[in-house]
Amino acid sequence: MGLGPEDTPNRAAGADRLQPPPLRDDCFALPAGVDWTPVDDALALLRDRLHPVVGHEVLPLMQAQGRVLAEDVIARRSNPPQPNTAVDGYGFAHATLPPGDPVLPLVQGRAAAGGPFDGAVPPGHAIRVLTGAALPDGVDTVILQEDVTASETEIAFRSGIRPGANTRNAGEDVAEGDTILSTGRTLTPADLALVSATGLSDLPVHHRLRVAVISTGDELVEPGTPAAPGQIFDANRPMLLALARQFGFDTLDLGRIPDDRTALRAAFDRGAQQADLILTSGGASAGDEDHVSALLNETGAMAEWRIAVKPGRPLALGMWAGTPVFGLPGNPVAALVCTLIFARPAMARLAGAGWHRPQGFTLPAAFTKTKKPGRREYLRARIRDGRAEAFKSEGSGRISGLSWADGLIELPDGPLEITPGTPVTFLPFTSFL
Ligand SMILES: Nc1nc2c(c(=O)[nH]1)N[C@H]1C(S)=C(S)[C@@H](COP(=O)(O)OP(=O)(O)OC[C@H]3O[C@@H](n4cnc5c(N)ncnc54)[C@H](O)[C@@H]3O)O[C@H]1N2
Ligand code: MOO
Repeated sequence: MGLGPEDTPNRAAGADRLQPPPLRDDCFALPAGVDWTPVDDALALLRDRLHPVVGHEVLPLMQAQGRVLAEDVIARRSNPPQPNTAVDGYGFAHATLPPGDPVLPLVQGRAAAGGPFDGAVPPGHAIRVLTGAALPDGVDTVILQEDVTASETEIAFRSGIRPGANTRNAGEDVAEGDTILSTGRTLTPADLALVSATGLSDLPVHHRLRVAVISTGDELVEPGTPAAPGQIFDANRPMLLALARQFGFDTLDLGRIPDDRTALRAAFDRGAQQADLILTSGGASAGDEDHVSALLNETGAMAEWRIAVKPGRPLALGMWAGTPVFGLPGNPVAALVCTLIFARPAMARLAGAGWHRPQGFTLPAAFTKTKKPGRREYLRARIRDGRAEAFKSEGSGRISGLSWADGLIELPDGPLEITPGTPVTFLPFTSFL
């Protein structure tokens, strides 16, 4: 199967969308002879083989929160744009202070934020200034009003104020021409403040990545509908759709698909036409009803990754008509862990946000565990009293533990004997956002 630019499918979402680069048949293939792929190798493969697939547009900054920057942003104006006072008080030229405790005549008028003083303050004089006011000519230092005795015409204060006290220099925060934000940055509310303060009103951003979510399995029923014996409510789809939205992506809910290849094929076709990435859960391993892997195999572009990770061993990765498919394991705990650890950075890369690395930190463990060598493990965890607690069970179907947890403990690939106090790495769920 060739996936050159000429046969890359058109995205329905708009002609201005960038087309994905050519994809190789063996996109996700692991090196020959590899059996259990270490987590870091799997991540390196994803990082190397996936590229941004989303086009860009220019948005008013008010609408840009959560979007990924498509270009570096350069400050058009310095912040602050001119020297100004940091406090309410009185301004003067420090070099013109008389010896001893100064008594300075006040000039008429004042300088306020948005109401500058037009004239110049003569040497040895002071002027009333309010926080944020541009420093008038002849002023380089401000004394706090609480440190002053004032009449209508003069102020008196103790000697000893340092030159430049209580003032802010032009550009001391950001200078005009500085790169304030870099391509790939996901815009935060604070970024919008910075952008606005430095004179910009529009931002070049990527289109949102569109993530399609499918649950597979004959046993699944929709929440709110009757469940017969043997049936279970679909837990993964609500979770994965909500996660994708939390990551800042658009979602396409492709529903529950029974263990039926025709139905699954149709869902994949829709996902490939209307989304940039397809997340499925269930049917990822090689059982009789594991149609996700079977179908991806059929397209000739499937790699069944057996990753040295717990939970989440089977992860089916493939391309469907040019769109990456992450076939997540069905067990909800494995589905969530695989999404956070593997799909999250892959999605960030496709979305133009660069490679995403969760920032964890080290905490003393509050539990005991003997960890076997040969695989990385993720435990549902939370912080209590400065220590990392692990959920009482490692069962991959124990959804309550996901809800109990605030994050994951990441245990290294080698063996480890953990007792209370052993340092462990905690990855808060928020570090994946
Ligand atoms: N012989 C082997 N059997 C299994 C292996 C193995 O290596 N050899 N691995 C096990 C592990 S680990 C996992 S994880 C699962 C992954 O299998 P699948 O991805 O094919 O998932 P399913 O078999 O379809 O489902 C597994 C489990 O999860 C439940 N499930 C599925 N979807 C949902 C959903 N949307 N909401 C809630 N629960 C869901 C499903 O009912 C099953 O109980 O394979 C093991 N078996
Ligand atoms: O991926 Mo399975 O749920 O590891 O246990």
